[in-house]
Amino acid sequence: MKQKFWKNFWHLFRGYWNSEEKWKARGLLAFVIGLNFASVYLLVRLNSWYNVFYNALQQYQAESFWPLIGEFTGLAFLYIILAVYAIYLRQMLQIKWRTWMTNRYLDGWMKDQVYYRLQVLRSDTDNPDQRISEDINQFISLTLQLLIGILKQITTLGAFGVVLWNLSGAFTVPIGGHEFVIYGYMFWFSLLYSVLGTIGVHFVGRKLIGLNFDQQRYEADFRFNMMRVRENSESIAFYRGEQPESVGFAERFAKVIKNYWQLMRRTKILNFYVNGYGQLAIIVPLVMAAPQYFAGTMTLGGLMQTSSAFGRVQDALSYFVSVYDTIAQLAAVIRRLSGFTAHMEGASDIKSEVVREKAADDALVVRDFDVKLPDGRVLLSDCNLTIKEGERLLITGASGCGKSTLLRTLAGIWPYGSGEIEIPEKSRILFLPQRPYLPLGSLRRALYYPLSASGPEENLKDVLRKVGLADFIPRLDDIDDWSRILSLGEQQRLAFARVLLVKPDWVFLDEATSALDEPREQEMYELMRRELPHTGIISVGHRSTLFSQHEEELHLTGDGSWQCRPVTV
Ligand SMILES: Nc1ncnc2c1ncn2[C@@H]1O[C@H](COP(=O)(O)OP(=O)(O)OP(=O)(O)O)[C@@H](O)[C@H]1O
Repeated sequence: MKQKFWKNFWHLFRGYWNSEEKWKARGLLAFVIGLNFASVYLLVRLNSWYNVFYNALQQYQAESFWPLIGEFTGLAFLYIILAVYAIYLRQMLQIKWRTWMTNRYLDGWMKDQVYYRLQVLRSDTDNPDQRISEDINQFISLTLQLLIGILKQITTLGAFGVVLWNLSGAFTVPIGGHEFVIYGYMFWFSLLYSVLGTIGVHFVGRKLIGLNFDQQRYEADFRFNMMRVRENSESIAFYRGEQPESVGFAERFAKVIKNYWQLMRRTKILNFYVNGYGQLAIIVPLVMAAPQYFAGTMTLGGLMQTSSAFGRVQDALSYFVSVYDTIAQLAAVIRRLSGFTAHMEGASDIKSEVVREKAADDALVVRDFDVKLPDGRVLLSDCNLTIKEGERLLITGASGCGKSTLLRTLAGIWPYGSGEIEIPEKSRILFLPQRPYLPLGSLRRALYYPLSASGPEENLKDVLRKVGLADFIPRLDDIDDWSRILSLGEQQRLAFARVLLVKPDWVFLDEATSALDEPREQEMYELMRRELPHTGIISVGHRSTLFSQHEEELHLTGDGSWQCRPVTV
């Protein structure tokens, strides 16, 4: 388990530090660590200042007062600058690393249509959006926080440990007639105090990790429940499903609150402990050093310096308790990101056995074509077809026989297939699904999608009139969620407008007219035939009226066999 944690951590970590930006990144990290070391050095200087200052006070050296205050101000000023820039530059490193890693993940997600494969082919991948936007950010910020924090605390521990050791001198303990001398006893004592404190915090606080984890889970469940209602608002409204939905909300929210109460109670106990421990840490070194002070072997300055150094050592050791929770968070993030990375790599590695070649003449030729499901089930076997320029083919068959999957394989997005497709060079292909995709933004952008540039205005208006969307001409530049505003039939007509604008060489239509009435459907097909006589059309549909719009029919049986015949209406 631990080995896996480190392996996964290393896998996620190493990319950026070995990338083309590695020298800048390593340099910046070294500088940030250097700033942290310098701030520890300043703390040590401030700590010895205590010694000198209190000794001067004890000896009523008025002439030393202002120079010492001046020295403190100078050191404190430097410390402030270092502390601010140590954080600022760490954040700079964080944002650079995040930019690099996010771009990598976005590229990987888009490459080989992984975004599609993850959703269609692997049902066990959850929210890529959250992985890319939140988890990467958390991974980086927690890693830097831990890496720099741990190094700083180790340095603090070393530096102040030495200070304490030097200050405490030897302590003689008489046991049974013998005298034992303990060197650096304050150091050992602070170590013991911190170790006991750490064990105590672990004991009191460990339940918080589980409770925090549960809290996040319950909050996510509650949020997810509301999101489902937002996404399915229309269906729920038709069903009048408010009552069961409200019960669902109440149940999930009750869990959030119940767990939060437990969290509050545990935190209260922990806060008693942490505050008590902190306050005790002020008194304990004074009590421990008092015998030496009253014996005259330690000055007031020494006493104050000891007390401050004890606090630093104790803080540094206790840091490892406070990072307990951070490490648990990091472990969870690493688990999620590694799972996502593995799924992305897996999806990208599935290689299609379909060979795509440039056709000698203007026809789309399919040879020895097989279409399968991920479990190996054959939907279509050994299919051979030739669709000439401007020809129209209708794919028919019972529901679930594999019509859409065949279209996906021909379009090159379904990888479980084999065979050969010859397609004329530079052919433009457009795919019209049942529910067309409308990107966020203006209607104009939606119409030209996936092209980024728009064409002549008059042509656009003319096309909109032809597909019966003239009413939307004044709203072409309105920015809105058009998939919510337009009815499904209007969206399907918009997709036909897109065909007329993009002028593809081949169009694949997957029940692209299902929401249109039959006369409108005929109109759309005739429009395509008139405007784009050289465009090959391959449709999937159940309506009998579609036959008159196609010359050939490819009938699938679902067990692999098929039949291609001319349409006779
Ligand atoms: N991602 C997937 N993983 C596993 N099986 C799938 C996947 N997608 C589709 N299938 C299965 O493949 C078969 C063919 O599906 P397809 O959508 O191609 O059928 P269809 O003929 O277009 O159906 P319909 O006419 O109902 O739209 C179905 O049995 C379906 O359950």
